[in-house]
Amino acid sequence: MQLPFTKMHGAGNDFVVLDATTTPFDLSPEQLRRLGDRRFGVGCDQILVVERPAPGDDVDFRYRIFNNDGDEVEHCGNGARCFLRYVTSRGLTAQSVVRVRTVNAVLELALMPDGRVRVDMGPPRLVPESLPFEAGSLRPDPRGLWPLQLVDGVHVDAALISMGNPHAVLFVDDVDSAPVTLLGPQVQADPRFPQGVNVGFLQIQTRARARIRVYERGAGETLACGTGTCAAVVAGIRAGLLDPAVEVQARGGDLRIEWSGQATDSVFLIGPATLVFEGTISL
Ligand SMILES: N[C@@H](CCC[C@H](N)C(=O)O)C(=O)O
Repeated sequence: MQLPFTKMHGAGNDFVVLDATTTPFDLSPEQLRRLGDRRFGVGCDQILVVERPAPGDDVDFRYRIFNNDGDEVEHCGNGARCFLRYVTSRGLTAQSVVRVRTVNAVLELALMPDGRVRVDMGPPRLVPESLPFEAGSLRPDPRGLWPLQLVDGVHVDAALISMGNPHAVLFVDDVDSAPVTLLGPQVQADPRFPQGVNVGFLQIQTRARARIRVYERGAGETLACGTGTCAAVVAGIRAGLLDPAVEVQARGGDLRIEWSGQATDSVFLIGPATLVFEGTISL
């Protein structure tokens, strides 16, 4: 089959976007893996699918996300910004604010006057069951960090936060020297995360500036992770280390996160969304 696609990125987190508003989406996990493969396919961190909403659903679009390992996941923040850029630039909507349904939430996406996109990610979920994380008798310390005992006697303290998808956040002194590709898979291998986990490494520079790297579930280290950056800033604010608006430098670009600190308030993710090229692949 011949499949038209659009390549996009948000702060270097890259996507293959598929328009399923006219033709129903019907790719197997194997075809998705091929599409995501950087040598045998187009190559991307995630595949995003644009669909019309179900009849009677009070949203503008349905937004589906697949990691490049072929698994469907709940959320992708950088992808959400690209989703809005895609539907507006392709003329699928004339609105500058759209509401989209993911598998477990509704997100509001808004074009900003400076060209960036602002995503209302909804409130963070702060209880371990929301990831899920099987806490057993484990308890967090006063900063909200959970003591995790990993393989080979390695111990880390991590904030556990769901942004609709699961995140473990580690505070580090320097992201450049942090053992991201070693510790990321070790935290992910902890069986207390039955649905896996994204692992973020946050370096706090001032109360309003931070740097981040994220080892993503189903994709490995990416150049930026929107939900991971939201979770990390939520962790920093809860630990009393960050103010409610934070500029975060990821390896692929800058993101801004805003959160009041109130558990029921939404987290806002602001950043770029870029069209790179379009093409057709035979699958
Ligand atoms: N890159 C994303 C998150 C994509 C999904 C994640 N890997 C997961 O498995 O939950 C973002 O920008 O949020």
